[in-house]
Amino acid sequence: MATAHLLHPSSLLPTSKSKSPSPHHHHLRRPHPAITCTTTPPITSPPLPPFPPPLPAAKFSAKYVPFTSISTATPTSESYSLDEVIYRSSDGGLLDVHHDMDALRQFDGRYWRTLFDSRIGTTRWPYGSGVWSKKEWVLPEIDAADIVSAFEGNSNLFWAERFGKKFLQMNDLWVKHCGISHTGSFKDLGMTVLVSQVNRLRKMNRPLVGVGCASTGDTSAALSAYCAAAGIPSIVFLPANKISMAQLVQPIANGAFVLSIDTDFDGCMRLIRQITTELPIYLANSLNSLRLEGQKTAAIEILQQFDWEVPDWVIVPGGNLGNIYAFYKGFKMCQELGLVDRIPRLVCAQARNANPLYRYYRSGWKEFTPMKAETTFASAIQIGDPVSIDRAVYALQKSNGIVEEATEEELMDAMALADSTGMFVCPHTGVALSALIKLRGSGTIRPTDRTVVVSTAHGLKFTQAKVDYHSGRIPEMECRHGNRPVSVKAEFGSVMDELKKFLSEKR
Ligand SMILES: Cc1ncc(COP(=O)(O)O)c(C=O)c1O
Ligand SMILES: N[C@@H](CCOP(=O)(O)O)C(=O)O
Repeated sequence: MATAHLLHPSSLLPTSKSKSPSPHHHHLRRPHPAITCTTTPPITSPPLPPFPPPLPAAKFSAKYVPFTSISTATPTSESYSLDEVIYRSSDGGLLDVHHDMDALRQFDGRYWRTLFDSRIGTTRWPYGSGVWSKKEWVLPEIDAADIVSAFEGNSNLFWAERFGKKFLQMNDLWVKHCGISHTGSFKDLGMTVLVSQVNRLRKMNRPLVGVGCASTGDTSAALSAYCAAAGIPSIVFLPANKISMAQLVQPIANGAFVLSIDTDFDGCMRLIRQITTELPIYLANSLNSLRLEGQKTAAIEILQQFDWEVPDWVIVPGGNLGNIYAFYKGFKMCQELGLVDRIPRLVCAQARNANPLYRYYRSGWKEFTPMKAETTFASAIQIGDPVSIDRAVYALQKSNGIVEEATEEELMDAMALADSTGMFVCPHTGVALSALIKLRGSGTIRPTDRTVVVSTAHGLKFTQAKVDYHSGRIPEMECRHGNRPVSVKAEFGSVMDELKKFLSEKR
């Protein structure tokens, strides 16, 4: 087993660091201070004091512990090696990956910030990945050679200038485009970790014949791509006729064994949980806490993109509810290890047609009742019995968080408005944007609050929803921001007439 080894980053220290970034600095992927330092005249930028060298004995490790030992801060002797195939604690509860924080604390926050910053843009395996650039905090003990990565992460933090100013009187609104990635969703962040660990286990001759998941379309796409890259069989359970065509074709093209099952996502989830206890198929859903170790790096990345300044709010669409906890965990680790001094308030946004967390929140966290999720345009979060409900509640309580919901019309309108300002977001991001619109409306989020909306999938996976909206074909929906194409005869006069009409309306 390889000992995680830190490279000393002092040689890469920036000679200056912008401390008060205007939003413009973040609009496009800007050159990082660690890169720009070579062109900064030394005369204007006094060098920072040298770093202490890394402790020679630094060895980082992580293990599974019962999630309740984290959420109730109860010490436990129950723990498992990450090399075990296990998804549940002895009492049937969730597990969590627990890092040796004392080992990580041997280095201060400034050390970690500089180390992570120094890896941006590198081609050095595997640190060019936004996930593996934080390897010591993710899977510290895996050999670089076992990692299966598409250099995921490092996604754009987009300054939503026009959307913010035009519709919300906000100047500090950002969209973290986690969906602009290898398979078009944030699932890549978790899947690189999970499939890398499976790759390692198979090299250790563990009898794993493949990796399986239930999916609303994004987990299956990520799983099949990463497995195909590693030559590992993948098996995906999909609810028949409930995912988009673009999502369906992804595992098919990547050679997964695709089962289209006549049930909903929750039904598929129940089945894959049963199957993975019977057959040596490794479970790839976020019930498996390894996934969240990769997903949490998106939170660290947001801080990094703001030069380690903490935003006020982060809004995340929620379905199976692993991701909201992953964001919390990423922010919390940064606080605990001294990279930042606070964490943002989290908002989890659900579609009204699949809103078990919202109902639970509205009951004052008194009663959780799983529901049968109804059809929603935000089809990837059509989930009524989320496996990570306890994780989500914990994340929200610990971050002074809020849960919001969006109707079909609200989410589709919000998506269309965002698109009209140059984005091309998915309906789930529409749910998160609707939550933002409501929280701005109620004054909970103030005009000057720095707010990040997490965009979870690429809009191109959901073109049918957009086509239906813009052609005004959705029953009982006004589609008030629809933009219908105009059919016109192929002759000069007709084209001129249409253009004149259009231009006079513009005036
Ligand atoms: C595009 C998209 N957005 C949001 C979510 C919600 O994430 P989570 O299940 O971790 O709550 C999912 C999957 O569930 C998804 O595929
Ligand atoms: N939206 C997900 C649903 C399953 O979530 P997971 O994070 O538990 O895998 C999907 O795309 O399948």
